[in-house]
Amino acid sequence: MTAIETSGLTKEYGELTAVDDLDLTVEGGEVFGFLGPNGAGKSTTINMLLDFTRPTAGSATVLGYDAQTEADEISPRVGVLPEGFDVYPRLSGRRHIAFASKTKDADADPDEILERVGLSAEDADRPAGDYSKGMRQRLATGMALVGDPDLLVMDEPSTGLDPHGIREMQDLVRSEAERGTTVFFSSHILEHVEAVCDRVGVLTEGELVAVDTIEGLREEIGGGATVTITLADAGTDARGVIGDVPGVTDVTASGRTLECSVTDPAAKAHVVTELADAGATIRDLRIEEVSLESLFTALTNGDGGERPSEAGTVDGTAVEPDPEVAR
Ligand SMILES: Nc1ncnc2c1ncn2[C@@H]1O[C@H](COP(=O)(O)OP(=O)(O)OP(=O)(O)O)[C@@H](O)[C@H]1O
Repeated sequence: MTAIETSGLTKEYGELTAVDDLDLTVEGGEVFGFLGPNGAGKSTTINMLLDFTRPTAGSATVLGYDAQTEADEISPRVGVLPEGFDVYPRLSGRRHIAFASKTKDADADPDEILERVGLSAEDADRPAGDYSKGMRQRLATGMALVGDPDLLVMDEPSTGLDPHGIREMQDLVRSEAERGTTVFFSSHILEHVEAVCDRVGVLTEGELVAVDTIEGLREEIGGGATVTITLADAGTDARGVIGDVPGVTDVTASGRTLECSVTDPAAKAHVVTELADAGATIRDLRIEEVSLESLFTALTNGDGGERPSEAGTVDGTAVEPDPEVAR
């Protein structure tokens, strides 16, 4: 079943188009990374999917229900980890889960859920104000999991976590996905998304610029690798030998060192065999894949900056905050 489907989904705030004609499909059971720099429109999209704000144009379905007219069917089936959620410092972990369970009218077993998110019985009794940032995020995820949602929406779940906390969050996402939950994971940090997601959609300035697997995206932008080869001697006409290998776009030679850019993964082995056939002896070989960071920069035109906030202006025009959303 399709978990999320949007068609021409658009949200305008005055002159600013926060989400622009978004067509997106997330299949049931997949972990989908929703990636984009700050201000790209990720939270606005999530707000429209959850009917926290209404689109200016277009439509969306979540778990087969219309996001606007059937929101009451959607909310019990979706768990949300909102961006910037913080705990109630004096309430224990267990009380948080019990509270979420009451709010959702679910019959959750707090201890089972806390164990699922990696919080011990001892942690469960402690005030959440004493938790580390990572533990708070796990508790918030536990609250989102109350009622066994079919879809888990996580808005920037790794913000503020240290590398250990990030790994824990990724493990948690993986284990929920193994249980069959669809996960919609929004982030502005490519690495966090790449480690857990089956596919990613890249949003920039409200527009979806790519949807693919990370590998697929790499290939799409011609993201290859740089192969650096050190030869035993400088005698071989290496440029002549490998310059015409399909997938090799550039070769530079400096003494015994050759550097070639390849766009096709098969070209790497081809370069080595061509050199060997020409009688060259290879002393060393280094392959540097195109970095994911440069991939992201290429897709978002290097736009890591934020667009004007609700209090700001766009091209000199005041942008009115949306009264529907308490931000
Ligand atoms: N209620 C609002 N009123 C006016 N403008 C808004 C409102 N909500 C969002 N915007 C603007 O819409 C654009 C998209 O914002 P959004 O919060 O959806 O981006 P985001 O990708 O979630 O960013 P971040 O990663 O920083 O959370 C931004 O320019 C933002 O300032």
